Amino acid sequence: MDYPGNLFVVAAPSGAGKSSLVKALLELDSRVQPSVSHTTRAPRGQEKHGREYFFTSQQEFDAMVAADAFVEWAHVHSQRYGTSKKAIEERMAQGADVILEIDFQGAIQIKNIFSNAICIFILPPSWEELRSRLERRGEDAPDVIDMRMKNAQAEVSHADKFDFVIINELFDRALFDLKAIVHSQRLKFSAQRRARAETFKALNIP
Ligand SMILES: Nc1ncnc2c1ncn2[C@@H]1O[C@H](COP(=O)(O)OP(=O)(O)OP(=O)(O)O)[C@@H](O)[C@H]1O
Ligand SMILES: Nc1nc2c(ncn2[C@@H]2O[C@H](COP(=O)(O)O)[C@@H](O)[C@H]2O)c(=O)[nH]1
Repeated sequence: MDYPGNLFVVAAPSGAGKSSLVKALLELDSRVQPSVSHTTRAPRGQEKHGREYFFTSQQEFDAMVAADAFVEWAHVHSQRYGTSKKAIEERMAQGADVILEIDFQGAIQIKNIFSNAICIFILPPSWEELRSRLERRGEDAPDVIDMRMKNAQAEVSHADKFDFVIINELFDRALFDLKAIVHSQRLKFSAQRRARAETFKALNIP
């Protein structure tokens, strides 16, 4: 599938800081739009339906799977999460750059469908810091934090499948790296699209 907009995928173990980095990027770069996923998990803290997620019952999620409404979905931390086709395709067709914050399983599915997707993995500087970020965030019960820490071990083993890896130790440094990746890849793909359009025209390819 080829759209005029770009697709960026950010994955990371829970607590590594991907939501914080993506939120900061969105404030700096109005050409990037977030995709809102569906999840079967309950809202936490101040989360709002339609803003952080579409909070969906198991039955609604099943119905969306049956209707082939997801571009990708996966079981993550004992819940289901998915990116709907609606969340990304219309916006990319209009030329927007769309950013997905999803887990590594979803990122691999996206790369198989959109080979031009730019996949970025965020790593924490250490396991101790990852746990302390989850604890300081204060949104998850201790057993949920333990499960997320355990799952993180398997998740980081997939970092080498990604186009870019960012270490989120100092937040501003990691944000600088994320911005640089988005800008450089956008320039690369727009130059490629221009060259292709010019060549198609020169060769009279419809
Ligand atoms: N570089 C950093 N240094 C210190 N704290 C950070 C840094 N980056 C993010 N944090 C903090 O770590 C916590 C986890 O960050 P965040 O919620 O962005 O993680 P996440 O990867 O999106 O997690 P999840 O997948 O569970 O949503 C937050 O409290 C955030 O403020
Ligand atoms: N495969 C997908 N993974 C997703 C999607 N939306 C979020 N996620 C990932 O789930 C975990 C947990 O998120 P949390 O908000 O409960 O902390 C995290 O790794 C997210 O990136 C999705 O649409 N598809």
